[in-house]
Amino acid sequence: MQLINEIRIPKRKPYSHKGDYGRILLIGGNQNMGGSIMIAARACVYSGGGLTTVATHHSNHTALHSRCPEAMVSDINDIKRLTKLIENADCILIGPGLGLDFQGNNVLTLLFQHIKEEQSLIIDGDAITILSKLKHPFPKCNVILTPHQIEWERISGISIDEQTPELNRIKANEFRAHVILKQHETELYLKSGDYKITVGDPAMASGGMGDALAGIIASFIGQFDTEEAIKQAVYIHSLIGDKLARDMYVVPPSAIIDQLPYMMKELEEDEA
Ligand SMILES: NC(=O)C1=CN([C@@H]2O[C@H](COP(=O)(O)OP(=O)(O)OC[C@H]3O[C@@H](n4cnc5c(N)ncnc54)[C@H](O)[C@@H]3O)[C@@H](O)[C@H]2O)[C@@H](O)CC1
Ligand SMILES: Nc1ncnc2c1ncn2[C@@H]1O[C@H](COP(=O)(O)OP(=O)(O)O)[C@@H](O)[C@H]1O
Ligand SMILES: [Mg+2]
Repeated sequence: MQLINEIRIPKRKPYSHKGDYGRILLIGGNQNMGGSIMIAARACVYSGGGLTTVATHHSNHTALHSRCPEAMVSDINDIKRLTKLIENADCILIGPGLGLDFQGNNVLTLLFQHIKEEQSLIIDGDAITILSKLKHPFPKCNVILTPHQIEWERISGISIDEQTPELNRIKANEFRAHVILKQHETELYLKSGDYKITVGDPAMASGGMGDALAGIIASFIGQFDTEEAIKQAVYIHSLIGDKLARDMYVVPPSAIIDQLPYMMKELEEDEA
């Protein structure tokens, strides 16, 4: 397992525009868990995503506009519009607060029918749990799975105490996906190899922390090369968590999100 113990963020080129930094679609947030997709949306915007659109239950639209006016909103049940959004996105995140009911299943199936080979798809939260039951084969695109250990147990069939690097690697290859196995010292099973981080603090163990990470990964994939993007996102998310945990007993996901632009500036490379 290679350690990731530093990352750099590329300096932006002067003659660039928001389209250069990714058209990102976030799908999730049923009527009970709208907060999760709002956390992902703020994380996406505050980590530099170019254009962020959120497909979520209509009951979340007003709250999302007030919490994250930078994100555009669509009704998760407006199939026609959602299909268009799926076709036009560079990177799609599905899962945070999606719910496990027919709505979640229908949206996941629609997404799998329309996503194209050149697009990137991050599968998180309830979308992982639904897939564990549906046993749908993954679409032929750039798939990134972001399970915590229980979600990984569900979809891989490997119980938590058996989740060794060897067995995890076999499963990641079988899925032909990048796998981010979230825990204390998160592990990354990428196409180029196996990595882990040694930053991160138990003060991060609170609901919404993974939703925030999913939003950062989506925005970074919209901006940078996939494997670098994943390493940078996982590392910066926990680096900020570590830093804030020096003064905070618990680090709310929103506190991490607010620090993203500053930490990215601190880690910015010199040359443009
Ligand atoms: N504000 C919101 O709307 C939130 C919505 N959430 C959504 O809730 C849905 C279910 O996700 P959950 O992860 O809560 O529930 P899961 O049904 O996946 O189960 C996770 C539960 O298992 C327990 N557990 C035991 N060992 C664990 C380990 N090693 N790692 C993680 N959990 C472990 C925890 O108590 C946790 O509540 C997801 O779609 C998620 O995005 C959560 O992110 C929490 C915040
Ligand atoms: N003890 C810990 N030390 C460091 N990071 C942790 C710890 N516990 C949880 N985390 C981090 O918090 C996040 C939890 O993800 P997840 O369970 O999906 O959260 P949620 O679904 O509630 O948003 C992961 O990024 C994980 O690495
Ligand atoms: Mg989660």
